[in-house]
Amino acid sequence: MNGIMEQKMAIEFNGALKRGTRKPIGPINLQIPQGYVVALVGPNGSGKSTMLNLMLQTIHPDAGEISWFGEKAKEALPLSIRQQIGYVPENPTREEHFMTAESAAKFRAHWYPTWDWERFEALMTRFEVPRGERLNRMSKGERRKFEIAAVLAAKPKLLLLDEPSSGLDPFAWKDMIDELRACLDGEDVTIVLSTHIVEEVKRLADYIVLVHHGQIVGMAEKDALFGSWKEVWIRGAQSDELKSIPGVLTCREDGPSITKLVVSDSLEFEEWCERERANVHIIKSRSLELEEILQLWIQGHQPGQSN
Ligand SMILES: Nc1ncnc2c1ncn2[C@@H]1O[C@H](COP(=O)(O)OP(=O)(O)OP(=O)(O)O)[C@@H](O)[C@H]1O
Repeated sequence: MNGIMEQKMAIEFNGALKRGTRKPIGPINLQIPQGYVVALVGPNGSGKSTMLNLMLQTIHPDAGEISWFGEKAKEALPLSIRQQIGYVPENPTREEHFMTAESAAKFRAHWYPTWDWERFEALMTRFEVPRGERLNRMSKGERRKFEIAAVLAAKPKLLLLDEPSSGLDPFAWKDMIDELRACLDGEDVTIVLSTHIVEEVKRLADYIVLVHHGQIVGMAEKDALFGSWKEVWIRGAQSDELKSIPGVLTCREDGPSITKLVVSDSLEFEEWCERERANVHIIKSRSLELEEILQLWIQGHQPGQSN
């Protein structure tokens, strides 16, 4: 996150806390830099949607503060800020259920001064959304496609997307990714999305925020996170002696005289073996999958550090 302190922030959480029925969400301290895509990831019920709702002020923090583009708002968001935010909720709101796609679009166009009809029509055609159909009669995927077309047509500065690909077929999913990427080109748009889809994180995110039990475990730059740890298989050493080597996170036997390790820096580990243990041989190594990385992160290992 080099240089993040000098960047302008789209959203800042300063100790924001929402008391829940079972457990609180927060206190959250988080800075979302303008112009980047930030993916909120974490297990079910960890607090991702609640954080998006706090960003939209559909729920208010019980403690702490949130600011938007450097402006604080204690209660309802001022219209000038709200008009810069586009939101696709996890479940569509009931207010527009009985409207057709066209009348709902007119309603939204009234709200957003930046609304772009040409863009809306092009997206509706690309996504093949039935324009004259009432929203509550659409399939889940058609409704989702309408929501995405409408949120992009509003040309917001900040896009909040709660599991945007839920219900989309693979073709529509690819279209959505292309459209989101296109809207990042040349426009100073910030996207915060909650997702369980690894491919979405890989293709879109600049930063990944891991949420667990209502807390932010950390925020990391995507490429740095994916490069943080490696799994290596070695021959010629005992698990006990390996555990004490700096940079070894986990190790377990994986067959006769073969040990499987997760290390923070595979090159450093290789050099250590050459220097200290001539009889230790690295057989193979691989990068970790996102879910394995998240598991280690949740367990308290810090990406990008020897631990
Ligand atoms: N308005 C609210 N006020 C307080 N607590 C809430 C509110 N809405 C949800 N919660 C609670 O917050 C917790 C986190 O829920 P949330 O929907 O934010 O999780 P999530 O990470 O988005 O989960 P999923 O991946 O399943 O969508 C849940 O225990 C839920 O009961």
